[in-house]
Amino acid sequence: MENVVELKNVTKKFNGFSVNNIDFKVKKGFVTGFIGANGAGKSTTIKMMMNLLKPDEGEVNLFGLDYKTHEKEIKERIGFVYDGNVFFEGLNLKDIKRIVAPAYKQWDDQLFNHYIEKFDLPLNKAMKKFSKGMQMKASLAIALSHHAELIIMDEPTAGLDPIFRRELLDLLRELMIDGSRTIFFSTHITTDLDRIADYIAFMQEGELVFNQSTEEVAENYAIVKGDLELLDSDTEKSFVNIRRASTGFEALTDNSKKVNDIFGDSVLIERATLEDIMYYLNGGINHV
Ligand SMILES: Nc1ncnc2c1ncn2[C@@H]1O[C@H](COP(=O)(O)OP(=O)(O)OP(=O)(O)O)[C@@H](O)[C@H]1O
Repeated sequence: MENVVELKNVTKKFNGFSVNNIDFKVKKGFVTGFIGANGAGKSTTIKMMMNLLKPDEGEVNLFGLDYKTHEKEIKERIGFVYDGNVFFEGLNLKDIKRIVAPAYKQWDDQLFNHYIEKFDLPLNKAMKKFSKGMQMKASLAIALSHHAELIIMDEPTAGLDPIFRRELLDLLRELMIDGSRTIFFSTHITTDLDRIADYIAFMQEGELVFNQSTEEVAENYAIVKGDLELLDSDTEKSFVNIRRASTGFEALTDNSKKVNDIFGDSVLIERATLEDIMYYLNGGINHV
């Protein structure tokens, strides 16, 4: 399967925080959702994908090309959507188009007008007067108007109302139909991913915990509930985190099949949501 993004052993160190040794591939033709707690390193990783930040070590390749020799070509093929207004605030969409369009060989005026109409965006109103949803739409319209093959978005649905969020997800799904596009986006709203993601990449404290298809995540991860006496130093190894209470234990496993083999019917095995996985893996647990 072709990869549009490849990070090889990428490390970036800040004072007090680092993104460590990330090996990571984004598959062409799919939607990958990027999750992780606040400060996990998602934006830092996205910035390295966009060459807005240089890694201290490792390699970043997009479309099999590196930024050192192919920056312009890579940027032509990416649409980057931020959570916020990245454009000069006093400008309107007409001005912005005038500035942005010449930068892209593949800029398509007709497509731009199509999205402006579809998103119901005013061309003559200053962007600073746009609502957050309108800003997101404008940013997306620009990204789409140069026929970007890869759309990278940093928290595109943050701060959007539920209706617009769903419309945006529907639109992203529509964009995926022809199979040539790839979408990579970070989010804290894990239910958005249930609607749209094919792959989930999960980052925690600067490390990539997994990058799996949604089917694999559903197959591997589970919440397990049972009596405390079932736990001993051996059986506990089946779990990534255990929460004990006087009434029994609740634990997360990343190997649901193994738990089934070991415990059989003596435990209750339930589907783990992405929120469950994030919660347990972030150690937000009170061991009782
Ligand atoms: N330029 C920088 N200099 C120093 N520290 C930085 C810099 N950029 C980010 N950090 C730190 O790196 C850590 C990870 O930040 P990052 O924005 O990548 O996380 P995130 O997963 O995107 O978080 P959120 O979900 O809250 O947006 C944070 O502790 C942040 O303070």
